[in-house]
Amino acid sequence: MKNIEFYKYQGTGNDFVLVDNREGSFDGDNNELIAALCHRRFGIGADGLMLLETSDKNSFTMRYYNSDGGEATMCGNGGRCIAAFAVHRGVVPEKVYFSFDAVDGVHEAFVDGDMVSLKMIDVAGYEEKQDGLFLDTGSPHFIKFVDNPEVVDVFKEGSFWRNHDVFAPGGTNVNFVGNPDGKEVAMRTFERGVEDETWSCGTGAVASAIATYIRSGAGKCFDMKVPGGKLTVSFDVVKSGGFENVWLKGPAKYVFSGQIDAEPIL
Ligand SMILES: N[C@@H](CCC[C@H](N)C(=O)O)C(=O)O
Repeated sequence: MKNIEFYKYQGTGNDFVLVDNREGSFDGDNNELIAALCHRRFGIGADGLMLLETSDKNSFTMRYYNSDGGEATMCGNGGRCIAAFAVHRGVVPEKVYFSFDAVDGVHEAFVDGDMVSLKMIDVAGYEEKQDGLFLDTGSPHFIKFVDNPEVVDVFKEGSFWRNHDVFAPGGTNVNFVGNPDGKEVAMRTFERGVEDETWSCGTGAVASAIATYIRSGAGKCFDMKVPGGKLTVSFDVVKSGGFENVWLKGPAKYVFSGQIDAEPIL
């Protein structure tokens, strides 16, 4: 693989390598290469990699890979970053709602400068598990409520729950969520496929906001304070017990670009 342009983006500190693959020159089945490109010492370094590909019905298709190289379920921050990337590449216009395909269905997005709003899939409901809540917001998330997320050993506790039998065989992402302070909720996430704490997780922020509503009954719009910044999550509650019109909003920024000339090897 030679002369592949890549672009680095981050959304509240969740960072990604992006490749415009509308011509199909990047081999999306080369999981070893993707893991090597995401490696923070042998590669570019990122929590994940995304390919922007063509779509028959919508503006483009998002293919998402975790930093372990595996093609994964939905990434909310990745969805916001690829929406910004699509505007910067001239695939879609700024300040206009557009739709794109992702692994969990069609997403609507709106880009206004560095701020990107992304409509997430409807959330059918939730399960009470292990003294916490389990929700699927495009990716699976286990929510543990704690007094203060800042003092949690996220690597140790997160890997314990991520690999717990109760979430087998797929495993889960794990979020440590504090009590709401007005409209603001602090949270930290251990991500499956990165196998470490990340500085932000979009689908995790959505799951944590909905779980906070379920537990406290407070509000349907929350500012989620993550190590890399702030995300806003809003939603409607439907009679069936589910959640619709779910929006995730926050900054998504271009960092740098370069060219992949050699294949890094792990
Ligand atoms: N960082 C993401 C979540 C990416 C998927 C996750 N690691 C999984 O495999 O479930 C986000 O912003 O939502």
